[in-house]
Amino acid sequence: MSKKYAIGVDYGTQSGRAVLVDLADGTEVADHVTPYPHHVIDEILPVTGKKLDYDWALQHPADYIEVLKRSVPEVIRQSGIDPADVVGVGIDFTACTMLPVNEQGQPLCLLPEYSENPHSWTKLWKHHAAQDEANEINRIAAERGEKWLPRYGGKISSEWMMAKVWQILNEAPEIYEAADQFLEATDWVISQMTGNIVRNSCTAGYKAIWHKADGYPDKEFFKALDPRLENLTTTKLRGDIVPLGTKAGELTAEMAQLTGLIAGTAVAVGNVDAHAAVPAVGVVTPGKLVMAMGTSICHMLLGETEQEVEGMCGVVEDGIIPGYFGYEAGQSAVGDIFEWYVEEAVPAYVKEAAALENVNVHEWLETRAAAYKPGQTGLLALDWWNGNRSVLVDTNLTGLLLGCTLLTKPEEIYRTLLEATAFGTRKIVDAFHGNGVAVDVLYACGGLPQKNRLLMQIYADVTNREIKVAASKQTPALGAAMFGAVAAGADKGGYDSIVEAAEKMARVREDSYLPIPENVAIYELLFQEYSKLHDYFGRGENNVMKHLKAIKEEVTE
Ligand SMILES: Nc1ncnc2c1ncn2[C@@H]1O[C@H](COP(=O)(O)OP(=O)(O)O)[C@@H](O)[C@H]1O
Ligand SMILES: O=C(CO)[C@H](O)[C@H](O)COP(=O)(O)O
Repeated sequence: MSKKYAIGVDYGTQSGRAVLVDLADGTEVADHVTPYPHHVIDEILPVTGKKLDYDWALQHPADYIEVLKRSVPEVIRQSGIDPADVVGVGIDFTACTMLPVNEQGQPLCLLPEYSENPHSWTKLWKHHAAQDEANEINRIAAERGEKWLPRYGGKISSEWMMAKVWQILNEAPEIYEAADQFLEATDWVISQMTGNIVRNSCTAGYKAIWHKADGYPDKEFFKALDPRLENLTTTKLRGDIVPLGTKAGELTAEMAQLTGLIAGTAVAVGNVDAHAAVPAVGVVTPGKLVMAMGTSICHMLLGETEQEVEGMCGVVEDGIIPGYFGYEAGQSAVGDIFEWYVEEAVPAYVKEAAALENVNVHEWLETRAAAYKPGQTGLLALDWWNGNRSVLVDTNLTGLLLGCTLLTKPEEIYRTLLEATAFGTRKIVDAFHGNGVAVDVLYACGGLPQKNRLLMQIYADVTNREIKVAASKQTPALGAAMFGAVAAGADKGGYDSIVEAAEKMARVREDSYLPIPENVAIYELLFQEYSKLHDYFGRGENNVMKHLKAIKEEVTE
């Protein structure tokens, strides 16, 4: 029998990437990236040229199809394989990235009668303009004692489906009316590939307050938000919600022509980027925390039971791997903090020295920061440059650097920022571990583990846990391909379960990061100090960060 393959397509914030994977062992045979032609639309709406409000972030749905059109034929061409040997396709997406569609499943923004209204466009996950609606959802849910609220750590986010839908209703009721359904972009792309609209349990669970046993919050809750929302879940969010790995359908003839694949190829239901990465590093059982480390960190963990954990983003049964409760938490800025420092705050002499040595500024700082022992800088920082996503869930918190003297060096500050993000992860690890969801070992994927060894050693020392690193540089796309193989099934050359696919296809690097006992001991002391600052500034004892923000807003108006 000829070799069999699957294709995973990872839809990120700036671009989409296709990866063609050998099903026997997970080898990534070819990959190709298509930057979105319309980029992130966060300043000007293309059709009107009108300025968008602050905090808006939209995407163009045609860009998603462009990725299929350019990147899928390219991986087939590069690999030289017979398209008939691709048994399945899966995708993963940022989330909640959502759009309104008509009865035919067409995005309203592609129809001339609606395209001038920004609310007809795809709202990207980082569209943060529905914060007022999120605040109201949280207030009303808390008042009513909604039992689903603790499943989301006590607060739902402005990034999620209900806040975004309500913003559309409030600001553009005509678009709300015209929408036959609101879909996650991941489900919309699958509908374009297969002709079937099928909602997946991952985005429904984490981003749309859906629960396997209880379904969505009841109508009374939605009525309490706004009487016009009473029937939202049975009308514009209607439809069966199916587990990850389910076959959504088969590639249509039209899509086969566009992609160069064979009509009838199995297509898996949609998935989320961070969640797809979990089986791709071989994690299919509890106790192993997967960190997707880049500009931010998503922390993913499996558990046997549904536990309430302060500040987690959510717990969803079957939300990551069928048969387990999938937990998600996160830090809203990690690489972005290092980027801020490198771009905005290092002295010119550092940039010049790095250029002379032909290394980038991060690498220059890392080398020098690595020469310090834990505690030797005398510095401590709070990693809230972009607010706090878990455990405190407060976007109004800001960063803090403590302990500077006239002798403080840039590399010491850089090291302190790396440490601060590690302490942020330790808070999340402790929140899970202390609430009965074991965290025994860490797995890292994403860009940062490839870029900064010091950072990874600090994370191992601060958490006092081994860190295994993904062998793949395209971890979410590999995971999406694995779910594509599961959609195909073993009789077509794929796999019958994601556990089997992970056994054969997932890989981590041979070397791992082990905690160094003497570093662990010092970091334990520093973490106690971090925790005091964390609670003092983060739990209301000293609201100076919020006062500064309020004064800033007042004088800026
Ligand atoms: N050597 C480095 N050490 C630490 N951070 C780095 C280094 N090089 C780049 N970064 C940070 O990595 C982040 C990008 O990570 P990456 O995983 O590639 O992106 P994304 O999260 O968009 O997928 C940026 O925020 C950047 O500041
Ligand atoms: O909320 C998320 C996953 O639940 C992610 O933060 C979102 O999808 C964007 O991911 P990335 O930073 O990797 O583009």
